[in-house]
Amino acid sequence: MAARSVATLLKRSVSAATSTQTTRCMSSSSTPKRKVAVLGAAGGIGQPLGLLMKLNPLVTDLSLYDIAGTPGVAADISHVDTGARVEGFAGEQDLGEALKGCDVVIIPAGVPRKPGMTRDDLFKINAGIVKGLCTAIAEHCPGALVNMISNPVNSTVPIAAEVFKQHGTYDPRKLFGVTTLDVVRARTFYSSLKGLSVREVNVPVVGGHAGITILPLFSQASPKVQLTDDEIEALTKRTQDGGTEVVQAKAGKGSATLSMAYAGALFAEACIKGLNGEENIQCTYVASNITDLPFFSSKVRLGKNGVEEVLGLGTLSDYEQNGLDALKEELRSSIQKGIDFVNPQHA
Ligand SMILES: NC(=O)c1ccc[n+]([C@@H]2O[C@H](COP(=O)([O-])OP(=O)(O)OC[C@H]3O[C@@H](n4cnc5c(N)ncnc54)[C@H](O)[C@@H]3O)[C@@H](O)[C@H]2O)c1
Ligand SMILES: O=C(O)C[C@H](O)C(=O)O
Repeated sequence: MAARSVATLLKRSVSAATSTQTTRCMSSSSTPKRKVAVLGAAGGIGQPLGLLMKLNPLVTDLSLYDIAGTPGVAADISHVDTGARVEGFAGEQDLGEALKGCDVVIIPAGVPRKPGMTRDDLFKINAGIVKGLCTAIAEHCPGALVNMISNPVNSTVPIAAEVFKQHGTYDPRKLFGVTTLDVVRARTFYSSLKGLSVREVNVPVVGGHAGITILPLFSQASPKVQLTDDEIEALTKRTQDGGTEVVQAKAGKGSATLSMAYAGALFAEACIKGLNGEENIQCTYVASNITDLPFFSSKVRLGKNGVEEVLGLGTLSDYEQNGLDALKEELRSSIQKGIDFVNPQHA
């Protein structure tokens, strides 16, 4: 899953940063043109994510959009000597221009948590932000792959789907909730507990992206190492509470930004690789029928059309099956909350 991409991203980023010539050659001859937009580009996630996208030689055009602050961020990132052409857009009147021709749109726009808040507490503000941005995507780049980072992801993805349905542009293969940070955390915690090389480690994480809806499947981790029940419990809990761990450590100054930018860059790269014909498998929150929930995160095969196949859950341990049973009610209600937000007449 993510293991090889991690090493590849870092290696490629370094070589891209030190060899403009090589990057330009790759962009113009061997790789297709790929335009990526970051919406919320001046924020805590948006800035490092914009930088990582600028370092990625698969990106030929980078569009940085925020309601404020983007000119400075765009000017700054544009001086990095890699191939991607950078444009900054600030203010709602520029949004259409920012989105035109995009292959991938990454959305980290919205408010982050403070200590004591749940992700669902962000719904009030972020639901409206996501609805507005997705309306613009439907109008200006309806064929783009949308990578939703804004929380609560369990609800913002259904919001996006409903907006696209209203505009007649909904293609479930092209809408993704980004849950890569959960996988990154599970890999980190598992490898460090067991003294494994993190580059060799993979752990699928399924369900959703909030509290108990985050369900890491350590029974399917590779390489397989014996875990006691207590270790499984501790690893699961730490993965589920990883976001809260960062929120508390930042003590009122927001939530995960740097690790999220890294995870977001990995997932965007996986999407672009898929579009370019390099199929790969990632865990992500998508329209799904592998459970009785309409959206669910699981392993997904990415390809030229976005989602090529939603893969099944495989064999679960009793502990994981209990976790799956326990998460469904919360996830179902978060999904419905998103649907009702766009269709209040049906609520
Ligand atoms: N999916 C995940 O795993 C994950 C991980 C970390 C954070 N998040 C979420 O990502 C979001 C952003 O977090 P952050 O730390 O970057 O917050 P931030 O406050 O630092 O940045 C958010 C940015 O969004 C911009 N913004 C607000 N409304 C906008 C609009 N209508 N159009 C464009 N831009 C707009 C703001 O101006 C700001 O620059 C939060 O909702 C957070 O909970 C998700
Ligand atoms: O925890 C948060 O509020 C941000 C994000 O969803 C995370 O998992 O770090």
